[in-house]
Amino acid sequence: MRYISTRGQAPSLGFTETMMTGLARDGGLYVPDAIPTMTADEIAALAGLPYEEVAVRVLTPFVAGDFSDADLRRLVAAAYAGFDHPARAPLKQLGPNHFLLELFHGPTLAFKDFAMQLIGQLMQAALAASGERITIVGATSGDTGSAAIEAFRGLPNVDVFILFPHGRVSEVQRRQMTTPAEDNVHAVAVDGDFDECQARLKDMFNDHVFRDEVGLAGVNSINLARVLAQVVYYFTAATALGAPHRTVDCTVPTGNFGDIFAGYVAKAMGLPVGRLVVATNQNDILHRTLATGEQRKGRVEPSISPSMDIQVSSNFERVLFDAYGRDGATIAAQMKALSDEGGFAVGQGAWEFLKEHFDSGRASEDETRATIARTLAATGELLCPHSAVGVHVAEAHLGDAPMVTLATAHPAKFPDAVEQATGIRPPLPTRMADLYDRPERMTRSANDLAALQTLVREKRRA
Ligand SMILES: Cc1ncc(COP(=O)(O)O)c(C=O)c1O
Ligand SMILES: N[C@@H](CCOP(=O)(O)O)C(=O)O
Repeated sequence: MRYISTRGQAPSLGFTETMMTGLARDGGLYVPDAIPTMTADEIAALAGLPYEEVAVRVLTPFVAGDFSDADLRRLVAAAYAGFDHPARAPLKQLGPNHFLLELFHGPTLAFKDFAMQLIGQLMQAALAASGERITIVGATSGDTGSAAIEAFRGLPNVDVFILFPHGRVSEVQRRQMTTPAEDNVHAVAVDGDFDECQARLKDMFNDHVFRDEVGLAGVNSINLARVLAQVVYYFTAATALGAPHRTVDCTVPTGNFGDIFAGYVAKAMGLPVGRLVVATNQNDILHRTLATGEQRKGRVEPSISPSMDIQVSSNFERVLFDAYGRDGATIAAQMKALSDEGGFAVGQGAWEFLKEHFDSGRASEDETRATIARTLAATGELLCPHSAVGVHVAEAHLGDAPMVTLATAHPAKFPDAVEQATGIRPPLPTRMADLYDRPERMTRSANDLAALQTLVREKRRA
């Protein structure tokens, strides 16, 4: 299996190189040169298997040649051993044809743990083999950062810097990033929004001198391995509901388009996914793009679902690449227009392609709060605001096929919003009960590439 860049000008790489490289050297994102497929029989055989076994079977074609079956099994087992739920990703029924896929039973209470715990294992194995050390820089709107810190804290050959938008993540999210005491962990509060944090991260990757000097590595969804690990739970959910003999629809609360892109990969692998529904909060650039065929950036408006306060949706580039028949030059031009002119028109053929696979909707702040309250009353399920955006949009898209809505975070990560909607302040799990008492440690930085690069150079352990 080879991986190629969406902008067509970077070398093709194997799996481990792709994982350790992060952003392609032409500024693009790596994708598989061809998505492997599974037969209906192979998919049917997944039903009822433990999550770890499904992960091994779904991921093997992507990693084969780089990780032996025995190694992959060992690393997958280690990745999910710390999850609180035996099913890892349990399904709950919300209505006659509507199911919630709970993805918040990992160590940091968000879906990010599914991929981050696994790439933590895979990257450590790769580093042990190569003897290298790396500097991870990540950008977060709240959840990627804590998941990355949890996966890499205390490692002697890895330094971790997480850029988060100052004042724009929940207090629990911030404390998850600022309270780990290990000296390889650095939480950096940037004066800017998530888009600016992600842009500075990409700037660092595009500065090849800096990138090589510090051994820069990425654990955002820039890193394709992150997204591939997220493909697995689409298979566990769909086969539990009757796939491959039955089609399922999926609604995904969306910001950076990584989680829904994983659903698109699952579908391309042969999983019978009907509609993939993009659910956005008031930062609805993806909903507008799908509705109008034009992508135009607006201002990032803070919301009660802060992890989705994103206007520059990195992984959209990956699906556009397919929508344009894998024409890297066109993608490079579109991404330049997004950056220089604030937007671009999607060509008619590409727009048709997108509409063939994706539906979309948005939830206002009031609709999100109302959905949290209504779902609690009707089902007893307490949703986080991101999951509530998903449920609101899914309810408008229910059809004949079972609908799976992804519940992406635990309500206790957003206690203020949940309490405002329901009067209930969800408690943190006991293992995190002292989070508010732990001392915090963070560095404040301007939204400035040079300042951030200096900080990384000075604080990383050479
Ligand atoms: C809780 C939560 N829900 C939804 C999303 C959106 O996911 P994606 O950025 O993969 O679209 C995020 C951020 O990634 C998140 O942290
Ligand atoms: N919502 C994310 C934003 C970063 O997304 P990623 O999937 O590219 O890591 C977050 O919580 O940080």
